[in-house]
Amino acid sequence: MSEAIKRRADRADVIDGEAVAAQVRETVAETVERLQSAGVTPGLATVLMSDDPASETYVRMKQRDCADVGIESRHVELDTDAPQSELFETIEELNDDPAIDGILIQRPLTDSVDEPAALRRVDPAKDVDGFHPENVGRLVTGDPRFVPCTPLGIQRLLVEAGVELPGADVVVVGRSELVGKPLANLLLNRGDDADATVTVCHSKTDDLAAHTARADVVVVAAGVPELVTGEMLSSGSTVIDVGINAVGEGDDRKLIGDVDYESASQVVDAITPVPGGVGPMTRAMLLKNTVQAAARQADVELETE
Ligand SMILES: Nc1nc(=O)c2c([nH]1)NC[C@@H]1CN(c3ccc(C(=O)N[C@@H](CCC(=O)O)C(=O)O)cc3)C=[N+]21
Repeated sequence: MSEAIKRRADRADVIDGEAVAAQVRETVAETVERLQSAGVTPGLATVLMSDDPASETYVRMKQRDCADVGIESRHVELDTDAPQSELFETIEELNDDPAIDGILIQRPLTDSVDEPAALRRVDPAKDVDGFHPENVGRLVTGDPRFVPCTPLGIQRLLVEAGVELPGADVVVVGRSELVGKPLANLLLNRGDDADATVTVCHSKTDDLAAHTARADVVVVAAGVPELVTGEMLSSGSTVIDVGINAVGEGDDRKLIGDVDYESASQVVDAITPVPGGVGPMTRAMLLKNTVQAAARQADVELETE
């Protein structure tokens, strides 16, 4: 089993997302070297149009990740009171720029712009977030190109944790376009790391606990702090916590997940921590999608793992 799984007596194993993300970054860095010897330097553009301090932090982390693996990054920051047309023009310029292989429009965008319209303007060949309807459609029809980074990261964590996905009962809690829906499609598709039986639960689901308690895998991406507790889970299951909820102020400020970690880890087989679980994997998969975008646009063949 992977060394990213920390075994503990009488409690759930901890799936170390930082460790798996480091493995992904290493592979990406090797791919970047291969691309560079073919004369290609992958480039990622990040676009921020928001005053949200968390978004600024995430974008900075993504730039640092790029630097770590040899991807060039360019950052465009727009005033929140700039007209929508300025955002659209920025996207067009990045679409046309041969030095840019991937474009990430940091969400959420400021309220005054039409976010779906902006995401539709990103060239699907540079859509490393996998949010463009063409890429969403490809995933749903079983012919994926760019798959959203968080679902990709979750799939990789499940594989590392030794979960046998074909035939597994997977319960996804949350139906967002970013996580719940694309993850359900990814794990439902045919394939060795998929072929699961997927149930998607949400805020209107009757008796959530009845679903989570019978699952082999529970993925919680509901945006509700500590929604899922140990008494809603069963032994033998694997829990992936996608929540990142900031609670407390000042020195007491900390991140908690959508799962009550304490009670859950007394019941289940394996669990991801928050922080240090899904978050680092989301960022790692962005790098992976970016080198794939670069290779495809330069027509370089990659033997992918
Ligand atoms: N176009 C777009 N693509 C995204 O992928 C996207 C986005 N917009 N908007 C916001 C969400 C959120 N997101 C995170 C990624 C990594 C961490 C992460 O690395 N978190 C660390 C902790 C970070 C901390 O300390 O705050 C962890 O969980 O260990 C968190 C959040 C990407 N998102």
